[in-house]
Amino acid sequence: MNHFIEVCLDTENQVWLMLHSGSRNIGNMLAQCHISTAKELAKMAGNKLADPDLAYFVAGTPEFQAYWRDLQWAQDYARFNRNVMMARFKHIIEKHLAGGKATKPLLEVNCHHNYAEKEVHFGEEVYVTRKGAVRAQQEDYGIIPGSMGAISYIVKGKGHAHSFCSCSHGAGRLLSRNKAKNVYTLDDLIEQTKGVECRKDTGVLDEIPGAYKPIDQVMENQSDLVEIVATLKQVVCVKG
Ligand SMILES: Nc1nc2c(ncn2[C@@H]2O[C@H](COP(=O)(O)O)[C@@H](O)[C@H]2O)c(=O)[nH]1
Ligand SMILES: [Mn+2]
Repeated sequence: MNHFIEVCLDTENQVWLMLHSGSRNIGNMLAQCHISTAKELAKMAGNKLADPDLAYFVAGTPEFQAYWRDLQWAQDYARFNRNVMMARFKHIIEKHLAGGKATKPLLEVNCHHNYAEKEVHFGEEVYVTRKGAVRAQQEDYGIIPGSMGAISYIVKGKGHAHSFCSCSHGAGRLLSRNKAKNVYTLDDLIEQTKGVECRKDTGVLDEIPGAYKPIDQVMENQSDLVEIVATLKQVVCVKG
């Protein structure tokens, strides 16, 4: 899991506080419990699945309802966590950069990623799972981070029907964690994070910017899904 907080500047030198975090594994643990139940159910029903990992629940059954309830709980927990972390982060920034005075954000964006939601698409109520994606309905604000050395974007959704009103939740990996550690050196990490106050040791070599796809290309490829509202560059990045 990759969690981070950043102090960023936009192209007008306005300060943005960004954080990326989810349910901190509890959502995953709950999912594993429900996946085991789905596998057992498939076995008991004698369902021949192409792969055991394709085990599923049928909407409306008690098992589905229990899964859905836990999923919603994990999402609420993740949002609450982000709110708490952001409040503390803001307080620290106010203390050190604003002479202790409370500041008022011009824009607040808090979006889920890796989650599921019940929505209407093409006239039908459906369950949409966004894995590595965020919602980009018209007027939805979203955050698309690049890497610990690249630009990140604040976006507004265009409500593109054929993407089920979604966009990417980041640049995405170009290299696996292991590959990145084999390909790059500590000197590369220092070079690629020049100007960013962040960890510069082999413990974060798998997070080197070169391990991620070029964010500008990713944004160009999804220009029909979102419009760019702000372009951010981090000055501080703390990995959790
Ligand atoms: N601004 C930063 N962006 C980062 C950092 N580490 C990763 N990323 C980008 O975020 C997405 C989402 O991360 P994930 O771990 O949930 O997949 C990822 O695809 C990268 O593009 C960072 O330290 N700062
Ligand atoms: Mn994530």
